Amino acid sequence: MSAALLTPAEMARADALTIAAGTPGILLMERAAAAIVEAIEAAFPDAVRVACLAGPGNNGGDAWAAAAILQRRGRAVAVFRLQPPEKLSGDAAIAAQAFGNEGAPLAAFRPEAFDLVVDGLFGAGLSRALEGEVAGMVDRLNADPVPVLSIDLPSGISGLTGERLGMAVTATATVTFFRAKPGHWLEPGRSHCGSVTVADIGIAPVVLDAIGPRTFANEPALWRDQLRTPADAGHKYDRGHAVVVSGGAAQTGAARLAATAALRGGAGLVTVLSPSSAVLVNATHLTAVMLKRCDDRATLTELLGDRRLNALVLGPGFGVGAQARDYAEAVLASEARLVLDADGITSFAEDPAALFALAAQAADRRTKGEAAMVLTPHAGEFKRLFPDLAAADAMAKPETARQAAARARSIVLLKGRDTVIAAPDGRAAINTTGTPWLATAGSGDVLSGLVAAALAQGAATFEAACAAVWMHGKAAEMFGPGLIAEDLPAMLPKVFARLAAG
Ligand SMILES: NC(=O)C1=CN([C@@H]2O[C@H](COP(=O)(O)OP(=O)(O)OC[C@H]3O[C@@H](n4cnc5c(N)ncnc54)[C@H](OP(=O)(O)O)[C@@H]3O)[C@@H](O)[C@H]2O)[C@H](O)CC1
Ligand SMILES: [K+]
Repeated sequence: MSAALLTPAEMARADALTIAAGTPGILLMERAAAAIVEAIEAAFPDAVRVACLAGPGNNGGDAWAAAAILQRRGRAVAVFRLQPPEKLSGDAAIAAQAFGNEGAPLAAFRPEAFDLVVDGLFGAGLSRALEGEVAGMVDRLNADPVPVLSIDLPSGISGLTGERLGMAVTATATVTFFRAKPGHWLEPGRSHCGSVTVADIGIAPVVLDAIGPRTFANEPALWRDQLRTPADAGHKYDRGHAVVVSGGAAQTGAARLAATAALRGGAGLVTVLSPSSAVLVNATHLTAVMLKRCDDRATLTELLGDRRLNALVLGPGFGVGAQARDYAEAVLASEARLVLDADGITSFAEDPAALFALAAQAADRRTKGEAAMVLTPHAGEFKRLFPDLAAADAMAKPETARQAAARARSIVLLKGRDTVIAAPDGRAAINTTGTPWLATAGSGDVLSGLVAAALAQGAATFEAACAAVWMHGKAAEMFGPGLIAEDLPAMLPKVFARLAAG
């Protein structure tokens, strides 16, 4: 479960369970400090003058403890603290006593006088926006080019939501302990962390059994075993048959982007279902992707009677209206799993509950009640189906997606700079790949195709969505700047090679 993310409250539980099992808290702090110093030795070997900023709690305690080690190793260390050591308590007080001098008030700190700043102001205990002298100091620190290493979290970033509380330190690197937190992967926290190191400080993974984390970093460990390569599968039918429904003659590109992605993503076969008005248009562009005429629900239902057609994308370029609702109902009444995107989502804006009821019926027919549908909304589409959840902006994004998934009895793939995938059973994964270049026309169509590819191969619905999101982002990373949607499917072979390399 190395991909598990712990909320600050869950992390405090991990601490408490470890301390209760016999590890003194001060030992955890000393190990945290040792990990901080190790990261400094590795990333900032030439930093001679080091400022350690110490807050009022144990985040500060980590900073005092790290300062003591750095000093013993010959670096010129100065501690600037929010409170004098005598005001500290617990492990932080012990760490401050061990430093040797009482440091200086934070107000005396001048970033320009140092080669490196260690940010130990606030971590998991941040409970409100930075204000007063601390806010002013963070402003000055961010305006100075001096590199910053943040302890646990950049001060000002919520470990739970990744939000900036007022303002936050922008770090060059962050060292956290035992497991990363959602705030390390959710924006804007992710952009404030710099490179994140997760240090082992002797907390036994067995504590996770008692904590039962439900939030994960979306890494291949979560789903790699659910993808099938030709080596595993005997012949193309073993990797399923994905179907994409095309829009009319002037809106066929989105479906073809999804279809090409589904084929590149590993579906054994892919078919575009096209209205008569667009058959010629589609026919001129398709080669390995097959083409069938489909003008009405009866035809769709008949085609899906062939259970080899086991995954279907509906929405990209399809058009908003009754036919989209009809088709969604037909797919959810079949054995195929549905990827509902774009116009398919918007078509249910007037009556989301109708869609959720269809999805629930489909899930009830599946083994273990597994979700039969993946919804792939961006924030705007999400708001159309879940207006109340979209309005609850204090809620962490994983929680928002989780509640939507439970309500829709579907996997909710909530797209954004930090895409979150959530399942009705409460699992949520925060994506770890991608570039800003993905914000380009057609990128979502490709993603829907990749989800269908994983579904076609038989992956469980949650894992299929996670795999698709990870590969979509990795393809963009590997392509680099200048990306357009058409470039993405062609990058999949390199993504598969990366996955095979482990
Ligand atoms: N296993 C581990 O992860 C370990 C983590 N360690 C470190 O401990 C911190 C968490 O320490 P904690 O004391 O719980 O909290 P902080 O140090 O982050 O915050 C200290 C107090 O600051 C006050 N506070 C919160 N927000 C603000 C603000 N905006 N302005 C001013 N003061 C603020 C708050 O106290 P209040 O009573 O004022 O609410 C906090 O309690 C963790 O991040 C790790 O770095 C262990 O040292 C090693 C093991
Ligand atoms: K910090």
